[in-house]
Amino acid sequence: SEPQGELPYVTSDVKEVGGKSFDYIVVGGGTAGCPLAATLSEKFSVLLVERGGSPYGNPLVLDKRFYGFSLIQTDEFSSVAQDFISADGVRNCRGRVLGGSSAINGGFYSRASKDFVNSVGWDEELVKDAYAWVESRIVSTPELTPWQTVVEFALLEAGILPYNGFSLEHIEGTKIGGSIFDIWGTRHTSADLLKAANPKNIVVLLNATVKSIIFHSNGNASTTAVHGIRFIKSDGSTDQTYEAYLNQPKNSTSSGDVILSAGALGSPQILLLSGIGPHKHLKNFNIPHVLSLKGVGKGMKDNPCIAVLVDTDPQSRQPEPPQVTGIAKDFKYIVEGGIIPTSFNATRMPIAAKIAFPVSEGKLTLNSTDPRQNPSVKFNYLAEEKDLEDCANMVSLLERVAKSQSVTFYLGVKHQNNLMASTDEQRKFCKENVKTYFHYHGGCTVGSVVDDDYKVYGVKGLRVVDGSTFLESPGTNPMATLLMLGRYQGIKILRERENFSSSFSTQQSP
Ligand SMILES: Cc1cc2nc3c(=O)[nH]c(=O)nc-3n(C[C@H](O)[C@H](O)[C@H](O)COP(=O)(O)OP(=O)(O)OC[C@H]3O[C@@H](n4cnc5c(N)ncnc54)[C@H](O)[C@@H]3O)c2cc1C
Repeated sequence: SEPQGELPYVTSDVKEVGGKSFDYIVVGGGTAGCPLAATLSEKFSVLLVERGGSPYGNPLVLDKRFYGFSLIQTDEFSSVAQDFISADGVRNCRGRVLGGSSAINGGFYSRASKDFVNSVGWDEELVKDAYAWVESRIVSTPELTPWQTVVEFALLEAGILPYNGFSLEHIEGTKIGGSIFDIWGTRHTSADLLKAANPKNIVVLLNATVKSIIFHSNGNASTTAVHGIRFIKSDGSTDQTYEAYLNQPKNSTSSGDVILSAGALGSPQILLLSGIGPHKHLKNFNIPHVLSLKGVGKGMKDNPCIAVLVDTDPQSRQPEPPQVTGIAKDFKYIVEGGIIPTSFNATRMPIAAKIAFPVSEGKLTLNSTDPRQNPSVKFNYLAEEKDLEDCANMVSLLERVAKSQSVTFYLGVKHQNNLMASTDEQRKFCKENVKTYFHYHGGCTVGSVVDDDYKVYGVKGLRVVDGSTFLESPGTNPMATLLMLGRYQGIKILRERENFSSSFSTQQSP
């Protein structure tokens, strides 16, 4: 690991930040937001605004022994995980703490494939450097637990081959992935990446929820330009708002941005609350319309997940995040197993699989003008025939893993051969049991809401960098690529500004 520095200045005092100006304002101190803010602070002044509190000192976040507990100890406004139930009726959640969903997730770390990187048009060398920057700071090689070794054998027994040992790459077969839990069981969230920031250039504001974006009122009607953000205290009144602004450099037309990194639910929600989105929908909430961008809230996808419990009854085991994965059938299915708490004294052992490339998609709309409330989201799980067919096939694979000799022998349960016989049975099972794998994405997708540089179409000084921009969930699991994306986009912006200022000074010189 690289030597770790200190965390930069962190405050929850909204008055300290209110009225101040910064070169960049990053909204959401989550998986992508922290590496992005840290990188931008190398050259520019940055305000990072996070609605939740600090992960430090919180065992539910940091201690692997309590993995999964944050998902069962939730409340409406302050818990580190915020529950939401999609309009499909599936329970889900998102991070609400510095570190974002990297503070509540399984910590499994695996990069995107080369094909994915090429298809989205990223610079391969910069992607490699950005992954390495993240990995040297927060990623460890796990020591397999006995149960994870059993899952590994079960995946092989079910034919998910070849065996690839430990690898951070997204490769077909069975492998051990990286982890943001270190060998002592301490989680390293994206917040740890703030230790790489230039402390003189960054302010981290916690417990402040961004309500909307402020636009220049005197701008030319054909360009909407961003002036700053409006925010509230997360435990305060929605009427008591504070503002922070973007610096307007005097001798340059190149200036910074407000960058939304509030996640797949948060970023489209903030755009809608700011008047960017479908006109009719905004009218229902009396939100003054700024720009018609139909894609906001569209393309919401969640990878359908089917989980099979392999233990016959609840037990009281130590919770375990997944450390091994099976990447099967031409990358179509991802299979993992863990031990999850269902209450403070009971655990279950699911083997879970997801469809990697679902075609069904849904949308996100506002529920309320209170930015702390969840927006309403529907994913339309398995609505398309292709997804249902893929799900039925996935159930066959899952059953082979769950009923493998490795699993049944380890758990001491009787070997069962009663696999679901008919496709109809499997399809029914899918419809009745579909869950989330927590890899939901979309809402501000590239090509529809943001361009290839992650700039919001039609608005000057506004970008989105997080999971809302994805058309598909990258790699085995998305966290690695979101951490990478924060660093990657930060470097791209620094380079863009460098090129701009050097071309500006060349033009200026006699
Ligand atoms: C339970 C669970 C388990 C998972 N397991 C894994 C895994 O093992 N491996 C893996 O690769 N992926 C996993 N994932 C998925 C992965 O964690 C997420 O896809 C990823 O972290 C999302 O990153 P993000 O930057 O898009 O959003 P987030 O990390 O969620 O960051 C968004 C941040 O914005 C803040 N925010 C939102 N709205 C506002 C606002 N209005 N004002 C201020 N701040 C705001 C939030 O509090 C949050 O901190 C899991 C996810 C969950 C929920």
